[in-house]
Amino acid sequence: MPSVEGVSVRAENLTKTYGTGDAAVPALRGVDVEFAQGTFTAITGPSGSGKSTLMHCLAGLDRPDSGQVFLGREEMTGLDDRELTRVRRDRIGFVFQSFNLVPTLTARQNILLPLELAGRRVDQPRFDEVVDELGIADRLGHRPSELSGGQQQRVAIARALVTRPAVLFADEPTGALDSRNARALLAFLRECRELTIVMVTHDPVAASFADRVVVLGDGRLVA
Ligand SMILES: Nc1ncnc2c1ncn2[C@@H]1O[C@H](COP(=O)(O)OP(=O)(O)OP(=O)(O)O)[C@@H](O)[C@H]1O
Repeated sequence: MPSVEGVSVRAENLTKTYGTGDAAVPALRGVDVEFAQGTFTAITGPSGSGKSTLMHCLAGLDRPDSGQVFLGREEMTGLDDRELTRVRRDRIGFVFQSFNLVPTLTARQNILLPLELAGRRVDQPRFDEVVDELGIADRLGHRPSELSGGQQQRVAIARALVTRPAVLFADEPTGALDSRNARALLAFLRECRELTIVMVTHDPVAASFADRVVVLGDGRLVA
């Protein structure tokens, strides 16, 4: 399947079932979806509709039972575990509801951790740019417990962006934030014009910040 110009992530006929026999739960029942480069998409739908499963399959955190996922020209579903780890590390950023910061490290150390683990050099201008834009330049010496929820999530976003990923996947990134911090974060994501962002949310207000809303129902795209 050739890649399509301007498309960052594309999925063809994804299926995924958890469990077997009587206990089988079909989470994805044939999903086709694509995300154009530089767009901000929200994936919404009721609880259990398959949002997290879809995001995990798109991001290479989980494998579909059938179907294909492309990141640019690369078919993720054709990669072995080692290659998939490399693609995730080099080209994909993740943000989760629960921040997932290391409590014993400072904000600066948390942001630089993925580069350190990958043995990559720190791009200092990029680091400065990201922490400036996120307004956390004066919080870099603090540990997560000394930061507000909004600041912790901005550190998590800085960590995801410092590697210049092709795509940012965000799973309920505002779920643990109050409405003011949530809006500030969503406004920031909306301004990241060069980045492809795929955000799972059940919050219609969060979804309204995206360029496009994809609605899942019972493992299928319904809108
Ligand atoms: N590890 C698992 N084992 C068994 N069933 C699972 C597993 N993960 C998800 N499921 C089931 O697959 C279906 C889709 O789950 P998924 O988490 O993708 O939905 P979701 O739309 O993200 O839900 P929520 O909004 O509640 O997080 C659900 O019926 C869920 O119970």
